[in-house]
Amino acid sequence: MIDTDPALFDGGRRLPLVEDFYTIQGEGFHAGKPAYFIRLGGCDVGCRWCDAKYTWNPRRYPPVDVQVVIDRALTCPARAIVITGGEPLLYPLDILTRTLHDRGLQIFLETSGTHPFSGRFDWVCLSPKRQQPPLDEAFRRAHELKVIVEREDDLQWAEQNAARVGDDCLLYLQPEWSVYERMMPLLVEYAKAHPQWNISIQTHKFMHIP
Ligand SMILES: C[S@@+](CC[C@H](N)C(=O)[O-])C[C@H]1O[C@@H](n2cnc3c(N)ncnc32)[C@H](O)[C@@H]1O
Ligand SMILES: Nc1nc2[nH]cc(C(=O)O)c2c(=O)[nH]1
Ligand code: SF4
Ligand SMILES: [Mg+2]
Repeated sequence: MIDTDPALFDGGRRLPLVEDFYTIQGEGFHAGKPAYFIRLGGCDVGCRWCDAKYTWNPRRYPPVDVQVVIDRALTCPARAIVITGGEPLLYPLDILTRTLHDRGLQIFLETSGTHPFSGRFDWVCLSPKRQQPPLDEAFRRAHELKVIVEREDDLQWAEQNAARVGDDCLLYLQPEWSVYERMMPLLVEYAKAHPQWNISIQTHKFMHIP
């Protein structure tokens, strides 16, 4: 269990920041868009292939004043902010997201959907995980469903999740990075046969950017 003691985060006035950086959104619908990333520490979902394992232990990332993070983001020319982690919904995100939104920025969320929502988002990317499936609320809130495919039977898992999102939610299959070469032909054939699905690849890894 992750310690999300409200006193520690003072209603979102402090957050366990791992890193913040300006890059290009590599994945999903907004791929290719310059965006300022805010990555929060702490996740208990435990994906074997997680490419952000260094974020899992929130004790490594003592809470920082949210205003410091906001001020840094506002010095950047980006028009979009991606809030990711770790699992960002572990924390109260109202102050962070509303302040940045009120300054005219688009706020995007990357989440496993395993915790209740807080905050105000212009775009929600839900990436469901078998071992800890999303809450109902996350399916309702998702603009984009991005299922990571590591093996062929993840396609069935993808369909189970697609059956739970709203009609307007975009559907993406994203190959797990270490099996990219092996999974890609299968994903391409699947999307061609089931054109409600789109392909997302982690383009930032090919661009060698964060
Ligand atoms: C590191 S997670 C952080 C946000 C949240 N915990 C989640 O899983 O959505 C960001 C995105 O990277 C994806 N991801 C993580 N490791 C990956 C890998 N090895 N290959 C492909 N996608 C990966 C996740 O599924 C998620 O969509
Ligand atoms: N460039 C870039 N795009 C991303 N899209 C989602 C990411 C994430 O880790 O949440 C990510 C990331 O880590 N880097
Ligand atoms: S839910 Fe996200 S951050 Fe957590 S282990 Fe899985 S991919 Fe990593
Ligand atoms: Mg990433």
